[in-house]
Amino acid sequence: MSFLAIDIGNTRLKWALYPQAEPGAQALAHGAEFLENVDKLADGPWADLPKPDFMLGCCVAGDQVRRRAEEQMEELWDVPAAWVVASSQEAGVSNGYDHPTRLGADRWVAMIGARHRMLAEGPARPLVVVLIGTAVTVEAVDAQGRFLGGFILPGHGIMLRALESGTAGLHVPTGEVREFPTNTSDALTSGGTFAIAGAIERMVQHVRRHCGAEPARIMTGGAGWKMAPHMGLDFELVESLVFDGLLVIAQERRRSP
Ligand SMILES: Nc1ncnc2c1ncn2[C@@H]1O[C@H](COP(=O)(O)OP(=O)(O)O)[C@@H](O)[C@H]1O
Ligand SMILES: CC(C)(COP(=O)(O)O)[C@@H](O)C(=O)NCCC(=O)O
Ligand SMILES: [K+]
Repeated sequence: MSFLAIDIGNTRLKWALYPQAEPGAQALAHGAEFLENVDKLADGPWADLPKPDFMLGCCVAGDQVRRRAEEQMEELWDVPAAWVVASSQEAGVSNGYDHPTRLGADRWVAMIGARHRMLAEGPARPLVVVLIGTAVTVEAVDAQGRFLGGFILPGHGIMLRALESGTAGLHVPTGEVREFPTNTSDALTSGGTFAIAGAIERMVQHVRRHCGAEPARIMTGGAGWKMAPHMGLDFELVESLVFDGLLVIAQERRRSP
C-alpha cells in the first residue's frame, strides 16, 4: 500500500513516496520544489513515479498552493487528496492551543513525529521540537504528550530581508557566524543565528522548570543544518519530522478510519 506524503511550507513543497505507511519506512523516492515550480511536478519528478495507493499531506502555504499541488496529482493519478488539520488530539498528542485548529498543521504533525520517535527509543520525556523553515517554531510538549505552547519567530531569510528593507545601510552579502562579529555581514548573520538559538534555549529553560525534567531536544526543517552547529545545547537533527508524523498519522487513520 504505497503512500505519498507531502509537506507544503512557505518556501518549498517536499514530497516522499513510501512502500507503506509505517513509522521508520524508507522512502522509495523523494524530492523538494520551490513553490513557483509546483506546477511542474506532473511533467517532471512525478512523471515516472508508480501510482501511490493513498496520500496524506500538510500545507501551511495557503489554499491556492494546495490546490495547485492537487492538480498535479489529478493529472497523473486517481488518488484522493487528504490534508491534516490540527485538532484537539491525534496519535497520542493533545493540543493546548486556544483554538486547536489554528495551529499550523506542520507544527502539529512534527510534534506527533517527534513524540513517536522518542517513544520508540525510550521512556516518555518532555520535548522541545524546533522547525527551522521559512519561519522558526519552537514547541513544548510535556511527558504526557500535551502540547503546552510554542514560539513563532522569523526565519533567517525573513530577518535579513526585514533589516534590509527597514534600514539605509544594511545591504551586504551573507556572512559567517561569529561570537564577536567585526563586520556588517558577520554581525547580521550572527545576530539572526543567535536570536534563534537564544529563543530555543529559553524554551528549554521553560520546559525544564514547568515539567521538572530535562526535555529531549529535536530539530528539523530545510535550514536546520545551518542552525544545529551553533546551538549551545545539543539537538538531535532529524531529516523530516513532518514526514515522520505523516507516517504515524496515516498508519493510525488506516487502522481506524
Ligand atoms: N537547497 C537549499 N540551500 C540552502 N538553503 C536552503 C535550501 N533549501 C532550503 N533552504 C533554507 O531553508 C529554508 C526553507 O526550508 P523549508 O524547510 O523548505 O521551509 P518551508 O517548510 O517553510 O517551506 C529557507 O528559508 C532557506 O533558508
Ligand atoms: C508558523 C508557520 C508560518 C510556519 O511555516 P513554515 O516556516 O513551515 O513555512 C505555519 O506553521 C503557520 O502558518 N501556522 C499557523 C499559525 C500558528 O501555528 O499559530
Ligand atoms: K514547514
